[in-house]
Amino acid sequence: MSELILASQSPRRAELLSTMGYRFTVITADIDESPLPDELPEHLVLRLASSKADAVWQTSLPSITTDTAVLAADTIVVANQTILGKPKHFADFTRMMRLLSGSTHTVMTAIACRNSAMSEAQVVTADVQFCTLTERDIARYWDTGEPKDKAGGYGIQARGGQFVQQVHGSYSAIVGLPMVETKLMLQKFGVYA
Ligand SMILES: Cc1cn([C@H]2C[C@H](O)[C@@H](COP(=O)(O)OP(=O)(O)OP(=O)(O)O)O2)c(=O)[nH]c1=O
Repeated sequence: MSELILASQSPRRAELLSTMGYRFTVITADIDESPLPDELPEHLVLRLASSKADAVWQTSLPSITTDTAVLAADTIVVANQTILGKPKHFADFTRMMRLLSGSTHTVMTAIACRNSAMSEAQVVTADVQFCTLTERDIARYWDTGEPKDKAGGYGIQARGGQFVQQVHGSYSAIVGLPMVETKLMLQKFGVYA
């Protein structure tokens, strides 16, 4: 059975992977997450997840065993063809919430895995319908501190859940790591819970 490294600083990803029963070590990847000019959302999210897996693979090389696998992921929110990452400040967050309010957006999470022999990446999506938000809802939510480290500025698994009317697709992909697809991908790399 192969060893697993999770290339992520996200506490949600570590929690989901632990919940699934995997044992792993965490090594954080620090990469530039800015989109390329005119980059399509699906391309961006796949590229970022793969870059995180590659970066940690490279930095871990000296200590890595031949059957080690590195898993990484990236999550973005796409509203009206606009890609939303993490809000940089309150004005940025307000812009995001106004885009999401009263409409349906898509959350895309890419997972990427690599070992010494191969690499693979895949996108998993979910459509999320938001209720209409008031300016007060937006301001109060920002004050909780929750939006800052989350794509699209909300966490469905926490207070942000109160804005979500409906979900079509993978719930765990919204939280940051699609469980079904992650299990299947890790199997291909010889990693089992
Ligand atoms: C939409 C949404 C996103 N998120 C989180 C998942 C991700 O942690 C984060 C998106 O940022 P990412 O850049 O994908 O990940 P990260 O910086 O947190 O961690 P790393 O790059 O080291 O793996 O948003 C939620 O927790 N709940 C939600 O409902």
